[in-house]
Amino acid sequence: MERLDESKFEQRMELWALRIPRELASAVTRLLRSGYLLDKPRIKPVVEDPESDKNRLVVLSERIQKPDLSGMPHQMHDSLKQLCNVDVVPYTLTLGYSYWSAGHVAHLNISDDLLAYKDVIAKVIYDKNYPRIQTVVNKVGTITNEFRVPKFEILAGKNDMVTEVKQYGATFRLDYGLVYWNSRLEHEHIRLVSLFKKGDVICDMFAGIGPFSIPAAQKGCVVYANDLNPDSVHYLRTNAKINKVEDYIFTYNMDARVFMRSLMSVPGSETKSDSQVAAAECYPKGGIPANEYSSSNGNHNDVREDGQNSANDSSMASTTAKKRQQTSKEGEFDCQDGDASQIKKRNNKREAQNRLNAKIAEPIFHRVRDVAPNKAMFCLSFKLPMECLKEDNENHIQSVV
Ligand SMILES: C[S@@+](CC[C@H](N)C(=O)[O-])C[C@H]1O[C@@H](n2cnc3c(N)ncnc32)[C@H](O)[C@@H]1O
Repeated sequence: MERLDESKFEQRMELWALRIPRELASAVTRLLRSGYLLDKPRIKPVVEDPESDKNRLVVLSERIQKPDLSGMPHQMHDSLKQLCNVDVVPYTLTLGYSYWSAGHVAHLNISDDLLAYKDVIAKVIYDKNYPRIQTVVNKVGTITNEFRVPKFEILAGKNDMVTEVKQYGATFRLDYGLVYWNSRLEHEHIRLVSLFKKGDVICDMFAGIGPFSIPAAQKGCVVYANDLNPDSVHYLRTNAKINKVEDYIFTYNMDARVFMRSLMSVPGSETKSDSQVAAAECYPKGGIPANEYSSSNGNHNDVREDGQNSANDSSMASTTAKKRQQTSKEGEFDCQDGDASQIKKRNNKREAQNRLNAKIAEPIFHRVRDVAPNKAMFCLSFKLPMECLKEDNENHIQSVV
């Protein structure tokens, strides 16, 4: 029988910590509490200093990326300097096998040879981890829907998949059975958000429940966040409220192509402080395509390509699914070895160039993670070339986004 390699679940986080006299620990944590202190379930942000028991290490949140604390508001930095001598040291946090779960839900992918024991496995996990784990689910089949939501069977505990998780100092509420969520993308969420600066305008076409958009808004970016899944958009809005960043996020429930076309047709559109502002108010007259609708739940900024008011409409889903089959699947590509990976990179860059009908300069290719033994997830970053914004290229842009 194959043995479980627990090290495969490990995730190392390279963080920064403040080395402070131990008697100042409460004052410093109070000061940093508004999002700059490490905030992870079951992980203490104040730890012993291996070098001296007179000191403590106060671990900072992932949003502090540099030892000069440049990601921290000036006022907070000044108050810190008044409290103590600011000594910033690197701190590695390893989250191991036992750490991973989404809130109270333990998500299993039981392989075929163990399916006969699934109820026993689930019961042991449930009994040993209750009350932290209250629902044990198993993924059934492969994901075929475009919302990227797996089907689950509940093996133990209550039939409740609504839960809360923490990432990047933000809280995310979600229904595991209705929306896409992958705790193991945390590193990628953090990596990308760390590249954003306050005041940047971020356009998140496939936002899900907001793991990029919410932290970006917390950083002071203005975010246009869209997803085709109405349940994801519901939780995106809920999470904007929970994290008090509604004023920085405009949410949309559209096909990404329509979303991009709408945004790009209104280059000077002004941001409003209310993310629930009607689309008609957000866009100057004539700027929004004729497909705008006002949904029954009052979320007027939901716009659909076909003018219907349900994003679950099957005709819409199948059209998009067909289009998507022509391109890569959510950035996941089969990859056998290093050479194959290089070829895939080149091919995918070429594919993006063909579809944009413009040359991509300075692409950055980055391997996000291995999704399965022969499947890796990549991220290709590039600046949108000016040529692709020209009118005769409009059709190409539509098919890329
Ligand atoms: C792999 S998930 C990523 C979500 C999020 N960025 C995250 O990291 O959790 C892809 C998301 O794209 C959405 N999606 C799929 N097709 C779409 C389309 N045509 N337009 C807009 N969103 C779409 C899905 O509903 C899903 O939430």
